[in-house]
Amino acid sequence: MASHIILPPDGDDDEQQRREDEENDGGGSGSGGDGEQQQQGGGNAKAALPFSAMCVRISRDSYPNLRALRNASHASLTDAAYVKISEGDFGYVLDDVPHLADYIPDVPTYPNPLQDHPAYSTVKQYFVNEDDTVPQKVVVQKNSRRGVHFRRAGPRQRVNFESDEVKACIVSCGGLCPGLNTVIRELVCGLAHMYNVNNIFGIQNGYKGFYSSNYVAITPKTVNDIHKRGGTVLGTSRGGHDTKKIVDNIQDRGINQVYIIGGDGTQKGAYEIYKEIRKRGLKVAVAGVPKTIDNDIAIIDKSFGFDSAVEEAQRAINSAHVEACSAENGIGLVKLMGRYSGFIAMYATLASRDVDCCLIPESPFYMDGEGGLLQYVERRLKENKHMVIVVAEGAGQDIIAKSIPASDQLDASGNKLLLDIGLWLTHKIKDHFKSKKMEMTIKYIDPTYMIRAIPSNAADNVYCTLLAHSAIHGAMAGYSFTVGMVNGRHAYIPFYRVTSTRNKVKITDRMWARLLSSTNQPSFLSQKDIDEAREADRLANKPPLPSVANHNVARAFDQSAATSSNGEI
Ligand SMILES: Nc1ncnc2c1ncn2[C@@H]1O[C@H](COP(=O)(O)OP(=O)(O)O)[C@@H](O)[C@H]1O
Ligand SMILES: O=P(O)(O)OC[C@H]1O[C@](O)(COP(=O)(O)O)[C@@H](O)[C@@H]1O
Ligand SMILES: [Mg+2]
Repeated sequence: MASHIILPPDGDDDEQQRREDEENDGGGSGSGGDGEQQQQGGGNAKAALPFSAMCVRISRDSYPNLRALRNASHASLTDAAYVKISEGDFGYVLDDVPHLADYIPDVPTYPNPLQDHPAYSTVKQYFVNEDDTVPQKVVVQKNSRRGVHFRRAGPRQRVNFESDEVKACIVSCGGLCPGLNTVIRELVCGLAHMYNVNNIFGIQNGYKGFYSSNYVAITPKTVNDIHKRGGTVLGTSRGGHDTKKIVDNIQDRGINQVYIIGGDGTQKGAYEIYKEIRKRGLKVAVAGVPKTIDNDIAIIDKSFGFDSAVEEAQRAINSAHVEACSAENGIGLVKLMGRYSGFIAMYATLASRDVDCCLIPESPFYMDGEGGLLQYVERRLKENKHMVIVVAEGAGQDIIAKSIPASDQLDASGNKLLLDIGLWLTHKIKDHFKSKKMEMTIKYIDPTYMIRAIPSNAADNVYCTLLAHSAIHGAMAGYSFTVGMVNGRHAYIPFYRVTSTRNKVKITDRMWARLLSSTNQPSFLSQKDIDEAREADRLANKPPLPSVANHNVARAFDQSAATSSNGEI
């Protein structure tokens, strides 16, 4: 994807500096405590200013670099005037999200109705400082540069929508995940109770519902107890993303806030919708709430529902353990979700302590010969008389493909359909012991849909609530983004950052080492595998930056790319 850096047009240097000076005089920056209330310089006051003023403050020192960046990226203006990167002091880089004022020059601003809200108005420092940002990397050294930052989520002093002007819609797409209903509930209740918005519609059955079903009016009353149920009351689906038809419907129905709950595919779709909305110059904010049971969305710490799913997976692992322990040479094999990322399997294994071997897509393994899986299973049974194996659904696809011709079938969203690794392993292990004439029994448990069809647990419910609220605050303030927790703080992340890479378990990091040491399984890795994994980690974390000669910005991204994967401790 080509990218463009939004910068002040040529000749605006003096104007930029004048605004910087004004902001500094007004005390609009430099406070930054949690929940800091900022009386001056709210972002939406800026929204009424010309396009150039929407850029964050840029120090004089770094400005020449930004000019170079602009010139370098002019060649690729077509696909996005959507990437907004700006620099500050000491290697600070803001990877900002787009705002309505980027393409609607005179978009009006209004005082945030929360300031008159009986619950919130008493909260000291409720509004976030417009300059607050969240660092992508929190582990630093004495001489580190400040690195890449994202705009902090939260309520702004001024908003870009009046309450009775808002017509919001909510859609959920992709596979199920615990907490979907909680997010829907809190979006509806948050809009109604915090911002007095009463025009809220549900889109049924995913993206295709924008153009193939009626929109359903939803109110706090109709969603009151949905958080106690699994699934999504709106329905969901794969496929059916027709950008033009979707935006035609948004436009025709006068929708101006679109809340999109879904995984990596869904966020790609949200980005396409945003780009089309912007091309048409519509006053519509697009807020993505990342949903992924696989925890495969980049940048964010953890997806909602993940903890609930890991907790539920314990029940399957416990059953596998009971079955294994109760038989002579018993093996319990549990398959868990994880198409490309083995987080559920890894965390469920670490939590359980009963698992002897965990197989994930990121870590190659082999069956036969010295150091292979079958040899390990044999040894473990001889030592312990029972064994529990957890396998992520995406693991070992390359080895199955060698014995079963891969079908290359895709689901409606274009995701590759996987071969059943659990069933395949069951047969392989059985055959192996049969050939060795060794008595054993294997019980294969596939709780795939059971771990994602449950309601979210208490911690996930709170997380879902905060995500929904952050999404609402951002949309009301005119931003378009994917919301997420980054190093424990809520942030607005550009769509391009969450869709350009996938979060994966880093087998070269400490968490995977902890797992190996807890299960005592062999790593199955050759030096070549390790080298390839290191290189893949390096490349996967590199965002598709504009091919620019801006050394400072490139260094900041490189430095953040060296950050550990999400949830890494
Ligand atoms: N590259 C893409 N561009 C636009 N829409 C997409 C893209 N990939 C997936 N989608 C749409 O997003 C929705 C959900 O995608 P899917 O991959 O099934 O689930 P998830 O969002 O959970 O990853 C589907 O409606 C699909 O058509
Ligand atoms: O049978 P379905 O509905 O396609 O779901 C299976 C897939 O859903 C997932 O749980 C999550 O996928 P998404 O996050 O892309 O929806 C995968 O782990 C799994 O392969
Ligand atoms: Mg997905």
